[in-house]
Amino acid sequence: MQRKIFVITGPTGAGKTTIAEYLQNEFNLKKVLTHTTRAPRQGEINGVDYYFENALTFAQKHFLEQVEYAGNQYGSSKEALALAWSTGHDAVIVLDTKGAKTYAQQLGAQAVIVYVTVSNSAILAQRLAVRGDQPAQIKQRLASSHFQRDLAVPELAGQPVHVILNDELSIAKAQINTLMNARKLGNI
Ligand SMILES: Nc1nc2c(ncn2[C@@H]2O[C@H](COP(=O)(O)OP(=O)(O)O)[C@@H](O)[C@H]2O)c(=O)[nH]1
Ligand SMILES: Nc1ncnc2c1ncn2[C@@H]1O[C@H](COP(=O)(O)OP(=O)(O)O)[C@@H](O)[C@H]1O
Repeated sequence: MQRKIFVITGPTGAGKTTIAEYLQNEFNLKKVLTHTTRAPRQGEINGVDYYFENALTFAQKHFLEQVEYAGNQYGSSKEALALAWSTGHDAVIVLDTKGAKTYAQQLGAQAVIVYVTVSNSAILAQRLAVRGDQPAQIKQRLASSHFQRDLAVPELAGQPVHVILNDELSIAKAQINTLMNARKLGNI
């Protein structure tokens, strides 16, 4: 069976990282770490959550795509993707919707696009606060055009987007289980 990469996208705070961790822990998907110049949050570890870079080291990578988000650089490198593929397992990556579109264009059906969302975007600010994000950063992030863009399901030419509603984590996980069952049966 051809290996797939599950691209987890959606607005900030929707639960993309949480869903990606579930896919890693329950379905043994290998995470493709991306690179960022943003400072690590409390508890984040270099080489586990991201490759944390400075402007100089960031410029030295070979990116499949890169974006600026809330004043920081983010990019997914060809090196990190190759590392995940080399394990022989399906891979998972967390991207904004622009990055998800690029992956869909570049990898076609090999990229499974999963859009994580909530029914009321007011929940997102609360989640970011609970996560420990600074109030000024939350304000800046939610005011950004990136955030507005990521609130909408990305439109992909001819490719499905699997929408996961993450109001309740147990229900979101059940939706992921259904998706992975379809994957196991070779239906995606
Ligand atoms: N296009 C793209 N987006 C990325 C990359 N790495 C992370 N992102 C996205 O950048 C946004 C900001 O990430 P982060 O600062 O970790 O905050 P988050 O929104 O809470 O996950 C999120 O939508 C991430 O999914 C990347 O390499 N490329
Ligand atoms: N269904 C949920 N209900 C309540 N809190 C959640 C839910 N899913 C995730 N969270 C929490 O919300 C915060 C944001 O989740 P996270 O996975 O970091 O989102 P993202 O990667 O999309 O920014 C985290 O503290 C996470 O533990």
